[in-house]
Amino acid sequence: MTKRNKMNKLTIIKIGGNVIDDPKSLDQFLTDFAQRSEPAILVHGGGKIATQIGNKLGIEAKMVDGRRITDAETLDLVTMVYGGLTNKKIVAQLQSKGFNAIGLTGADGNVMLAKKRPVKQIDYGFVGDITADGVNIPLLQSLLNQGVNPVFCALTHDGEGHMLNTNADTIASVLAVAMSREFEVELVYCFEQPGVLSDFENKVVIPVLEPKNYQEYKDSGVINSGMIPKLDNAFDALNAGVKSVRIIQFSDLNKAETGTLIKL
Ligand SMILES: Nc1ncnc2c1ncn2[C@@H]1O[C@H](COP(=O)(O)OP(=O)(O)O)[C@@H](O)[C@H]1O
Ligand SMILES: CC(=O)N[C@@H](CCC(=O)OP(=O)(O)O)C(=O)O
Repeated sequence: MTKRNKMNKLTIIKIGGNVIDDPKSLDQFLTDFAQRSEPAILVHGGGKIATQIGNKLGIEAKMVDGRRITDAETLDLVTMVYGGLTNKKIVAQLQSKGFNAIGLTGADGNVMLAKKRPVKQIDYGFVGDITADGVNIPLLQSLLNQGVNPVFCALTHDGEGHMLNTNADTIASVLAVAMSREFEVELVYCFEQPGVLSDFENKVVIPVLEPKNYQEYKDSGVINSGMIPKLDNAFDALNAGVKSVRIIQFSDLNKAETGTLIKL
């Protein structure tokens, strides 16, 4: 058993729903992930799959600012899809590649305690807000020390018997901040595009994104939709002590210098 200290490196990798929705892309990504030698925590989304399965069951998806309005029926749906189907399939595939992983919701081992989002202009329902103080760092350290790599889905809990739905980009960012207390953390967001793009049609990648040009790209509409909360999470992580944040294509996981480096 190796003891880790603050100088040890940890990578937190988030994989988005558009990739895990495609079995070939997911398999390619997990093969690359399983080949890494440094300790890592994987966080997966699955919003697209929850929407598709919800449609079959007559549960319509309602999104506001990239967040799912989660009523009781939708909470059951996402608990089944994220915590069951998606998480267990990913863990089983990693095991088949000789990579020991353990699937976790925030309730398992009290690993991520959240607060139900207060109702303001919008009632998001059973959506959980999280901070680094709600992360069970010793449990994660002990799993990593045993060579067991945690795989998080987009579920947290409130400590009072309820699961909560929490955006997977936010889970990755908050985990990265929490684990920065003990490790030198690199946060990597993997998705289906080659990076943050300045020209979507021609796939022109922005190699380095700083707050000033982020604001300009947002104002001009070049950066929009799901990329805005992702980048807000990325800047939040850097501001709270995470060593580096990159946004890359899922197939570039083990390649250096690809995608977009986020800088303060
Ligand atoms: N400038 C941009 N560069 C790349 N993607 C962008 C940009 N602006 C908006 N997007 C969109 O943001 C999406 C990523 O956000 P999201 O769907 O939430 O990702 P994920 O499923 O990985 O969490 C991309 O699929 C893309 O359609
Ligand atoms: C509260 C909230 O919006 N939760 C997200 C969690 C899944 C997710 O984040 O999936 P992607 O990373 O694939 O988008 C949702 O239910 O869509």
